[in-house]
Amino acid sequence: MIEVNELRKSYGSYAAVKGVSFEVAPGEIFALLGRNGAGKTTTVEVLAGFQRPDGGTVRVAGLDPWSDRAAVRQRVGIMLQEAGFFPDLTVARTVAVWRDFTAAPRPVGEALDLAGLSDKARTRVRQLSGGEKRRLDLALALLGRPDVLFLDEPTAGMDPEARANTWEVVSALAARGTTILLTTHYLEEAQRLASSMAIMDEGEIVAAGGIAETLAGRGGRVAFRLPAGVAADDLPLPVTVEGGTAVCRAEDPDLAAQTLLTWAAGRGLRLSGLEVRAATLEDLFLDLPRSAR
Ligand SMILES: Nc1ncnc2c1ncn2[C@@H]1O[C@H](COP(=O)(O)OP(=O)(O)OP(=O)(O)O)[C@@H](O)[C@H]1O
Repeated sequence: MIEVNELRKSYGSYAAVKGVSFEVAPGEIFALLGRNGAGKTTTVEVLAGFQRPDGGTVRVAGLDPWSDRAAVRQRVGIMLQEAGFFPDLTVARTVAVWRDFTAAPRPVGEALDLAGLSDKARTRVRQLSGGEKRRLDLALALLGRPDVLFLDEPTAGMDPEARANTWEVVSALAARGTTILLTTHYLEEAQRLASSMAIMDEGEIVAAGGIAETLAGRGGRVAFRLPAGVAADDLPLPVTVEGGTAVCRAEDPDLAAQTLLTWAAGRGLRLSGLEVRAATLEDLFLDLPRSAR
């Protein structure tokens, strides 16, 4: 549904995107990750037809977002970082105005319901919180029943409950076949929602692939408070110690935990605060060169 091949985009002499390639299959949720200024928004803006690429090819639903802009607009919903709303309009009126520019739009109530904004229908936009404004953005992005959704930091500024609701909406849309590309700084969000990802840094992809597959190959970790009088060297497995917490990285974290517990039991020691878990996207991120985080 989305194909990006050797995409390049510069602002004057500054190369913001330097030969990026990835694909997103229909109904897939794909996360574009990376620190500030990595080139994520620029990539999304090219995909949305707002920017013309300097090099490479980009296809959305088989169409060129720049030259087939009108056709692409009918198929995509876009939630960028800064939406321009009229502050004095109510939420419902804002959606109603937007409907006039949208082919075959959803009813106002349905769009508000999907975005979890029904109870704010009569509130003026200027009275919305930052997270509620993001939800209004989402309602507008969903108005045209898009096949492809571009979500640039969709849950920025949302409280945990609003964020969880948004995750549900996004997952449900994908389950019904909508293809979704999202950028986020919340690695937990990417891990919960997306099946594949690419991490960008300074305009290039530095890691990419299926999230489950990538993490499965990375083992996991066991963490616990180092018992008093025990040194890291006494333990049966190599650990790093930070602030009194020992962390053991292992291909099979369950087996490592067993080894450590057996060792501790044999000495009458407790491993308090024991935590055993598979690798997360955060671990993957922290393993990247410091410059790429
Ligand atoms: N219109 C512009 N003119 C000049 N430089 C720009 C412009 N837009 C973006 N840039 C620069 O291009 C680089 C990539 O920006 P981009 O917004 O794509 O990054 P990002 O990964 O989305 O960052 P963030 O996570 O902060 O949103 C940045 O260094 C930015 O300053």
